[in-house]
Amino acid sequence: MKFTKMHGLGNDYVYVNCFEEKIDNPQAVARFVSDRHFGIGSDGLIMINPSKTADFEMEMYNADGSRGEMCGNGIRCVAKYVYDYGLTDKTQISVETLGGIKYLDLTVEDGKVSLVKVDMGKPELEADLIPIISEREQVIDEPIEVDGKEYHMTGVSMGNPHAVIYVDDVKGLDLEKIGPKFENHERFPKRINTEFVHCIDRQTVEMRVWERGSGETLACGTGACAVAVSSILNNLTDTQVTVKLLGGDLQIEWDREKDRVFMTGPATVVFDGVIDITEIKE
Ligand SMILES: N[C@H](CCC[C@H](N)C(=O)O)C(=O)O
Repeated sequence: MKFTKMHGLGNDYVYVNCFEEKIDNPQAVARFVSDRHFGIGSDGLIMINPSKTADFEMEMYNADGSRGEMCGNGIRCVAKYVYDYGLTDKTQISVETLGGIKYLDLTVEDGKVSLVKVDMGKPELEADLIPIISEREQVIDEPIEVDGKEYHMTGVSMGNPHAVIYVDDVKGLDLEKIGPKFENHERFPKRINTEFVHCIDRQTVEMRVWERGSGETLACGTGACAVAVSSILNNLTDTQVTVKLLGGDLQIEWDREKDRVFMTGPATVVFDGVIDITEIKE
């Protein structure tokens, strides 16, 4: 199977052009290619498929083989792939995802995509739709206990579920310890992506993320959007936010009038390769 290794700010996936390749067991293939010792090494697998309702379809799997509804860093890389590898010559494209159809603007320099602006759509705040089990309709600054410690979370869905937690010291967090406790907490029926955030000023935040199905990643596009929406809702930032992640910065804007979130950031090709997946069982 031919693949292309790409990343968005270090959030790396194995991309497969399924106009040419066929994957019958994507969950097992995702687990295999994601293994950083016995496979290629990635945060998951992203398949680029034909679509009946958009220019392309993005089908995304986490490193544990679970399917994610949406992937912000991933969809920017899909845009770069389809333009740089000649599947389209358009600089405005649409991509079907389980989180709805997304619309992207591609910036091209010397014939290659260097930056992508994504209309990430409407953030969902209703607890039932994120989903988060709560007594309230929306989860804003709501207590949650993990490991005997009380945190305050704000729930946002960007097609996939997020819990945003504000802390004073992001760098010092033992994410390996508390990340899985949030991910698998009983209040999250579909598990959750958890972002830990420190606000630097009204235009800038720094964050780390423990992703559902992949663990800590260097960046999370949907997570950065959830953080910006949460920070605006909690009156901690203005509506345009620079989100500083371990892998770099994303520019996020929540247009409150349109109620749509816009994410702008880079996409990078690392290498092309071929791997035998015929022996993968499951
Ligand atoms: N890294 C992705 C998010 C993956 C989300 C996935 N972990 C899930 O929702 O299961 C991003 O850039 O938005």
